[in-house]
Amino acid sequence: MDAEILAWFTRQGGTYDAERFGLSQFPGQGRGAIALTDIPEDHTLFSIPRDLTLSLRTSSLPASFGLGAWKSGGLSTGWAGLMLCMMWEESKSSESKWSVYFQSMPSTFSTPMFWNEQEIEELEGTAVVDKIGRQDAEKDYHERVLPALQSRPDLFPPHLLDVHFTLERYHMMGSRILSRSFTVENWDSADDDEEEEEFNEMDVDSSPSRGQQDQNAQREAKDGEEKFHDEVAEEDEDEEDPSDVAMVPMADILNARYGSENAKLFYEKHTLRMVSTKPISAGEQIWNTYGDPPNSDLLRRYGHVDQVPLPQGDVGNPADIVEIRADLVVSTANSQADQERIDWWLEEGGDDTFILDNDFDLPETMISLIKLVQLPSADWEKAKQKGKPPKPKVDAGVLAVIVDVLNKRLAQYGTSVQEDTELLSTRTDLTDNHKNAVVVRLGEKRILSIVLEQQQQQLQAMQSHVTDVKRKRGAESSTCSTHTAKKGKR
Ligand SMILES: C[S@@+](CC[C@H](N)C(=O)[O-])C[C@H]1O[C@@H](n2cnc3c(N)ncnc32)[C@H](O)[C@@H]1O
Repeated sequence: MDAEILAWFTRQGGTYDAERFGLSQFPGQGRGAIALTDIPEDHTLFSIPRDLTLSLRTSSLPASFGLGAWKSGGLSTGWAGLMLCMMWEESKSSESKWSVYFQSMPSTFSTPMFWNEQEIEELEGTAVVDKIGRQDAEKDYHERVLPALQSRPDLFPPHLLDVHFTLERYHMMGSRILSRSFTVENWDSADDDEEEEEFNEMDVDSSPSRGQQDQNAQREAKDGEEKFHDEVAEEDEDEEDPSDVAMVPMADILNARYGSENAKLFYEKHTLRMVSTKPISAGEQIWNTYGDPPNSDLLRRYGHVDQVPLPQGDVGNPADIVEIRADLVVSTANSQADQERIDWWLEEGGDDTFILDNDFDLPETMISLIKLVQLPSADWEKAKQKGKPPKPKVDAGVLAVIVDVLNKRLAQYGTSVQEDTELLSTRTDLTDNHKNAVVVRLGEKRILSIVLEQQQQQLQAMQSHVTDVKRKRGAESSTCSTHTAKKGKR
């Protein structure tokens, strides 16, 4: 397949440095890219014509379907439209210019979307469980895709429906987008003077940066076709423009690992260019970046986890995080917390989830919320009037709540740190899915345990300081009363 995909890529106008850039299989990672000889920094590995990317802008389906019907059928928001385009392009076999590309892509995935119930139970307590999104995808398929398929037998011949347009294939396309797509914005004519612009990493799941959003807002359609596609995707500046989500052949062959990036995609007016960002030695893997997400996100989107040496010893993903829901914090801080304060907190833009990461610092907003739900009524009225939540000042009372929250959060996992560490070191028979689930939950629990230990120590120090002060005061007052007594005696 490697030779076929490279030959197809060249036929379609792509170019690559055949002397230096090659494809290879990497154990546990599938296909990837390899340096055939030493590659200097800033060297172009390959170039992809923009029209070889596959998106709502380049597939002819939206135009054939008609703008009005595309929009009224709900295909202009989210990924449903692109997933339908991909199923349609693949159904056209060799009539689609991407047919060889489709053949080269995986059709099975190790993401939790395809795990059985027992496997998903292994993820209990992690940030993955609530984000798998299978039900939402199936709702989209039934409400948006099926009606479209049924409305246009000329585009979707009935005898092909059970082959290329099934729910199963819809999930497959969704997983291909999740693990392989890039955000490819239209070329802005204002950028014409610039030689090149760095292209954001492969990461369609996160919102575009503020700068990108501003660019989107300023962007004007340049010709009729682009205008059509800009209209096809419903404009909402806060949301990713579905027309920007693109499959990028060749660029999506690069694997990624935390902190290993040595190549990056740059975009230009007519092409996207993969360029080395460091010297790469012959035989080394050529790595892109997926934005160094935590293992929970890596597993959910890409189906693998990163394990590199951690500063505190052992291996794991330095980008791991733990999510703590605000409702756990509120119920721990004050089980009688009044709803008005919580509504106010959320209306003022307060977080509904707090994040702990490998800095092990407590989020100040979490401290502020604890104080808010414990404020005496008069102070709450003042805070409301000022429109300011309480200052995130830690005292022994707050620390005791935090310790309680962390203990409760740890108890949400089905296993302990010790049990997971033992599982990974002693059980050689774990399936890949089971092992990945253990790595994700262990990474989260390690952060929680470290933060818990730090907070417990701080609480103890504060409590013993208070005891010391009290003892000192007690000693002083007893000296004082002896003195007084003595005085009185006189
Ligand atoms: C963009 S594709 C890269 C090409 C892919 N390896 C292939 O065979 O087509 C992303 C997928 O590659 C695999 N992958 C990438 N980096 C990996 C890594 N560090 N460890 C394990 N698998 C990895 C995962 O399956 C991921 O979903």
